[in-house]
Amino acid sequence: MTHYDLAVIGSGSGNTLISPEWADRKVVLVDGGTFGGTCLNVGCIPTKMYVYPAQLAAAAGESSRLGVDLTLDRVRWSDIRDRIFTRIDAISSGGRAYRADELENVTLIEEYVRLTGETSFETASGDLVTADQVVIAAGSRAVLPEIPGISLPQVHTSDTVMRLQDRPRRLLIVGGGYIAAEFAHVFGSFGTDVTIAVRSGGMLRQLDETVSEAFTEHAARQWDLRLDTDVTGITANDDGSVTVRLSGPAGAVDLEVDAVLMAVGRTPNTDRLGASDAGLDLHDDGRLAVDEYQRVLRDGRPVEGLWSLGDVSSAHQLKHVANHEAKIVAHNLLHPEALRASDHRFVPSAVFSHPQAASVGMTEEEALLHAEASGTTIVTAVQHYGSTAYGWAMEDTQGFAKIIAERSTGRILGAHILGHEASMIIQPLIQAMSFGLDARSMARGQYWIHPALTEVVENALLNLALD
Ligand SMILES: Cc1cc2nc3c(=O)[nH]c(=O)nc-3n(C[C@H](O)[C@H](O)[C@H](O)COP(=O)(O)OP(=O)(O)OC[C@H]3O[C@@H](n4cnc5c(N)ncnc54)[C@H](O)[C@@H]3O)c2cc1C
Ligand SMILES: NC(=O)c1ccc[n+]([C@@H]2O[C@H](COP(=O)([O-])OP(=O)(O)OC[C@H]3O[C@@H](n4cnc5c(N)ncnc54)[C@H](O)[C@@H]3O)[C@@H](O)[C@H]2O)c1
Repeated sequence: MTHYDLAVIGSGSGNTLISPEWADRKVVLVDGGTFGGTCLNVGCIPTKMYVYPAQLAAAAGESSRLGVDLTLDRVRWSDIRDRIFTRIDAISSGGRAYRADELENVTLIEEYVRLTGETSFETASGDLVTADQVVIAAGSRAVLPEIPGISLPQVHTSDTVMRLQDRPRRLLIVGGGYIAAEFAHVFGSFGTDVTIAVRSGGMLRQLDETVSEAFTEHAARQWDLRLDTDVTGITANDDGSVTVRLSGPAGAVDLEVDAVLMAVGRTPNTDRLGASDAGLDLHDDGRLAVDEYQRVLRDGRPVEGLWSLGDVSSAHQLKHVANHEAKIVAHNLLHPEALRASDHRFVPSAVFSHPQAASVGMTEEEALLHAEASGTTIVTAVQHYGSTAYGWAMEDTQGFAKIIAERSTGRILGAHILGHEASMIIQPLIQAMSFGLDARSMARGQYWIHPALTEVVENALLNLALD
């Protein structure tokens, strides 16, 4: 048995906790997977490194209506893949070497572990570790539904699809969320025939309904979108392809593809950690229950010396949320007398698809419930990119910004943008909501650069029918 001052389980966002303040204490960092976790190795970073070249490839199909005839000669999949992972793998191995070899006070255990108590765990090879303080930052993993054929090598998750030897000619994506939308854009723009099977009646259904409906329409124009459709089985064919049995509005249909990407959500890694056996409180979706200081709960009360952050305990499976929670835990570990609370009031997110979707705050549906509960009235404005000068320049026909505010105070409750660079255009609204700037002050109290695309936000704010 070895005892440490601090043990961190998970080298994703957990890795950032080992700051110089711990230099004179014994620390252990544990990770059974690839050093650096999801975002770096198989998540945000490589996906966006694919999305950018996908945007370039897509431009060829879109520019002729502006009078610029581009042709796409070729997409060199293996060159793109190798460029991305040469860069990423070096960052992962450099980070690993720093923790494993360069810091005398830090031990790196490269094994999966299971909790044996509140602040103790056992490694896969049987070593027992105890610590004064333990941080669980064990993330989440892709869900694989129990379907016949799910273990075939042609069936992928986001963990493996980016490293394929060759770009598939035909790809079925199962799911209608973030990962489905982003990979449909990547593979579709590169020339793959993309089919998407969505169990429900639309894509990105967790977003505001106006955005979800518009995105679903754009998706149906770009890809072979099958709504209200389940996958019931996958069988291998002699030529290396697979036949997928789909069950949808037209009954059972067989689809032949070269690869399948399962994108049906991610589950927190609490089961593999044995969190329930250790008596820790879990939400219905399997994530650890924590209080506002990121302390793990047992029977509703914080466990002394046990903390958690990121996907394993967060309602938001987003890297910027994991990073925020890591900063809170980093402070609280060192300042038990002055704990800081995490702030989940205005968590934004963006889907880097085609078009992009970005969102912060309440959907219209949530705002209506809020209005009913608080006795207030809400107002909504939808401003199309095509109504601004920059939108004319782009000949844009799809983009819009939707803003929801409280009528009497102008308090911005939610903002939802679909279209070119939505992930950037939304940032001033995130800032306004975070710092309590009301819609009227935000619209009138500053210059808006003309004719930048941000005028779509300015005009949406001005069009809110406030008191
Ligand atoms: C394809 C994809 C694209 C994404 N794109 C974005 C994006 O654009 N923007 C965004 O904000 N978010 C994005 N995300 C989500 C983001 O990647 C995650 O929210 C974030 O990485 C979670 O960080 P974490 O530190 O909680 O967990 P992780 O980074 O997953 O780290 C957890 C680590 O714990 C290790 N581990 C797990 N169990 C054990 C155990 N029992 N013992 C030892 N080690 C263990 C794992 O091996 C892993 O390395 C994306 C996710 C995916 C899959
Ligand atoms: N840009 C980003 O920030 C980004 C990008 C990718 C992933 N992520 C994070 O990763 C998480 C996981 O992404 P995701 O796309 O896998 O999940 P998701 O929750 O966004 O979407 C899952 C989809 O699968 C469907 N589904 C669920 N179970 C199913 C089943 N058994 N059969 C068929 N369909 C089923 C759901 O209805 C939904 O359409 C996201 O929630 C997000 O937090 C973020």
